[in-house]
Amino acid sequence: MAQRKMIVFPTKNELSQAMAEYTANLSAKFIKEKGLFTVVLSGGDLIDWLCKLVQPPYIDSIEWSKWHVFWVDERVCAWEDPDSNYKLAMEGFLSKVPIPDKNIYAIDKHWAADGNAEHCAALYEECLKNLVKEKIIPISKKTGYPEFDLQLLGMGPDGHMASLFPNHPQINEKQKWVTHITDSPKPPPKRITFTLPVINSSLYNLMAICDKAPAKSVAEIMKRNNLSLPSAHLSAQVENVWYLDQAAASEL
Ligand SMILES: O=C(O)[C@H](O)[C@@H](O)[C@H](O)[C@H](O)COP(=O)(O)O
Repeated sequence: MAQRKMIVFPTKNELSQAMAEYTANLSAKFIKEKGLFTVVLSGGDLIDWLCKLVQPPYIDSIEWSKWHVFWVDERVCAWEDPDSNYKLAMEGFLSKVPIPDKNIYAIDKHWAADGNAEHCAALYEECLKNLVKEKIIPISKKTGYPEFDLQLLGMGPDGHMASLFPNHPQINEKQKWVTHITDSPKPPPKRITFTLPVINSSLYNLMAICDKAPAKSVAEIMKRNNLSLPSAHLSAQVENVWYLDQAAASEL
C-alpha cells in the first residue's frame, strides 16, 4: 500500500491548480492505457477547488467522453435538494464538460428522494457490480475490491472522509462495497458511502484539505497517525497524496 505523501501549497488557488493538473495527467494516462478513466468525487468544498478543470487548458485537452464519474459518498435526498452532492457536482463541474450522461453514476433518484438509505446503498453497490461485468471497473487482483483510477476526497474538521465518521461502525465494514448511515454527525443524517476497503483499493487517492477548521485533525494524522480519525486510514494502491493549503497545515 502506498505511503502518505503531503504537499503544502501557499494558497487554495495553487492547490486547485495542482489538483487540476494531477487529474488531467491521470486522465491522459488511463485513457491512453485502457480507453477510459474512472473518477470518484466527494462533496463539500472539493467541487469548488475543481474549478480549474473547467478552464483552459484542461477544458479543451481532457477527453471528457471517456470519463466515468462516481461518488464516494452521497446524501440521501432528492437530486434537486441543496444537500445533494450530485446537484453540487452537476452545477459546479459536470454540467460544464461533455461527459455522456450515461457515464455519470448518481445515487438512485427515486429511492434517494424517498429517503431510504439502506436501499440506496444496495442499489449503488449493484450498479458497481454491473459495471464490473461490463468491464468498466476492474476488480483489483491485489485487494479483491473494485479498483477506481482516481478518487478526489475531502476531510471534515472531525477527521471524517467520505461518510466514514469517528466513533461510527461504518469504518469497520469489510463485506459490503457501499454502506449507509442514518445518524451522520454532519447533516444531513442519511447518507451512503463507499466502505474503507473500496476507498483504499483505488489506484490514486488525492485528499484535498483547506482552511483552519481541519488543521488539528491534519496534525493528529500527520504527527501521531491517530487512527481514531477515519482519514488516517486512507491508503491507495499506487499513490496516496494529500494536498493542503497553509491554513490546513498550520498545526504541523
Ligand atoms: O458529503 C459530504 O459531506 C462529503 O463528501 C464529505 O465527505 C466531505 O468530503 C468532507 O466532509 C469535507 O467537506 P468540506 O469540504 O465541506 O469540509
